[in-house]
Amino acid sequence: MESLVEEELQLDGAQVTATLRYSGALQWHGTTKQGCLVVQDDVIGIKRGELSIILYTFCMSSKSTICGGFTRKRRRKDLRLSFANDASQQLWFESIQVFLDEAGRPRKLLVIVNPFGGQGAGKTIFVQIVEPMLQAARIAYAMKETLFQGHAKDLAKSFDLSQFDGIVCVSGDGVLVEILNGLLERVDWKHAIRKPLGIIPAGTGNGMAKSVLHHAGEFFDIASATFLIIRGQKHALDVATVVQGQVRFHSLLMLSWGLVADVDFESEKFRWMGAFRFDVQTLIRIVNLRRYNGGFSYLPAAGSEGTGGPYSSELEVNKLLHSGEADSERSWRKGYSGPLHSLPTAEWRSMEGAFVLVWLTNVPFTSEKVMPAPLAKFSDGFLDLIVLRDCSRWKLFCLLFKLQSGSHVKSKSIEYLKVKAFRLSPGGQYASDKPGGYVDLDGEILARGQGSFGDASNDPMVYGPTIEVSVQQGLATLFCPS
Ligand SMILES: Nc1ncnc2c1ncn2[C@@H]1O[C@H](COP(=O)(O)OP(=O)(O)OP(=O)(O)O)[C@@H](O)[C@H]1O
Repeated sequence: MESLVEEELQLDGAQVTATLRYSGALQWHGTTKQGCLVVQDDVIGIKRGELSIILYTFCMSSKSTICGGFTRKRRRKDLRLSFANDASQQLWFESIQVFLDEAGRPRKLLVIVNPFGGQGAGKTIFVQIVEPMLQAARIAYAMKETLFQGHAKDLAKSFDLSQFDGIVCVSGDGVLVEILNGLLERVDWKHAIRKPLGIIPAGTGNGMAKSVLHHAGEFFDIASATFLIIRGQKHALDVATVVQGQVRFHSLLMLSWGLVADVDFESEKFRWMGAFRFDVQTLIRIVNLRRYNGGFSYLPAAGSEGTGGPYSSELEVNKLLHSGEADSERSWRKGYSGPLHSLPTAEWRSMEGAFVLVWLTNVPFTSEKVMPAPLAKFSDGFLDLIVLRDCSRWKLFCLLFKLQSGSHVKSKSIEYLKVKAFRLSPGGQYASDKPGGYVDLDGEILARGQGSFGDASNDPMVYGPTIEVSVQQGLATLFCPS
């Protein structure tokens, strides 16, 4: 590969021959030092000094672990390149800067920090890790802390689009989903939704951050998540729209009914335990295993047509087909109302309960250590559906252990398929007069059966009547390499 610049210079005080190639690769070798990096992929930023430049690098390195394996993780290191004269310094600085400018990196970001997310460390994470990296990258930012529930949505609804190249949240998944809904409720939603979204994990549920870092082949930590945003590469992301009557939400992560939703909400009483609350509640739920009556129908992706049974309209109460025609009936005042494609009824399939778990996800991970949908893709236009009808308590216990690697989908007890659209009609507990469970959307209660934990009167949807989910391919954009 041809070199753009090649010169004898000093790197951290050692004499080396350094070469910057047209590809953006920077190599150096001398008697005591040698190494290489790729400017666009490994450099946070560059600063001019006196007859020198400082490269703020963040390169991948491998470190062995006590178990005999190794972890690949980026580490920060500042490299000082010193030159014999101003002309050389100028040439090197400008050549490296061109590669950074050409990478499409953001210039100004709106950063939304939830100070109460997860363990309440959002602000500290921003000040100690995110802010210094943005400054090193010379990216301007406006930081806003969320002051109340729903504040992130208000900010996304009202900010000046022309002022920012993207929105970053330092939070859990809840704030990211609020931002999505805020953008899609704007009159100018078509422009607003094109703003790339970045997520820096600072919550209890960090499924999107984990999915992005996993996709990019990066270690799951705050600095790596920040660097993906600085690098500015973009990837399209499907958006699901969930509708019941006049109520609608847009979703990026998941909808669940049965075991996962039960654990999510019934573990609230153990919130003081942190993330451990989910493990404790899961054990309680396995011992007192529930199955739910009800059913769902779905429009399968190619390859998933042989699953389930023929379409059953009896399953669906208060059905509202999410098509252009139905949309006009709903007369949404403004904002995005959901995908406008009409969905061919003949191809729909259905399954009827009882079910232990029905789980619909848009991305592979729903939290840092849970990968329900190993084949989920950000912008394939489909949602991944995971169904567990019944199995022994011991088998369920083993299956839950496999959720970390995604290998549960190989079990004969699990049905795993891709769907274009989905309609859920949740019912009460099987073989019992006990009430129904919960429907969970991105970590929030959408609907709960009468008599279940908490007050159903404030839930946005009603448990029982059909809840529709459809997906718009690649509507949103993530800061994430393709
Ligand atoms: N200042 C605030 N006061 C109260 N709630 C807030 C505040 N800021 C944000 N929230 C709410 O906190 C919720 C969770 O936020 P986030 O996703 O960042 O954290 P999380 O730790 O993953 O959530 P959780 O612990 O509830 O699972 C969101 O619904 C958001 O509206």
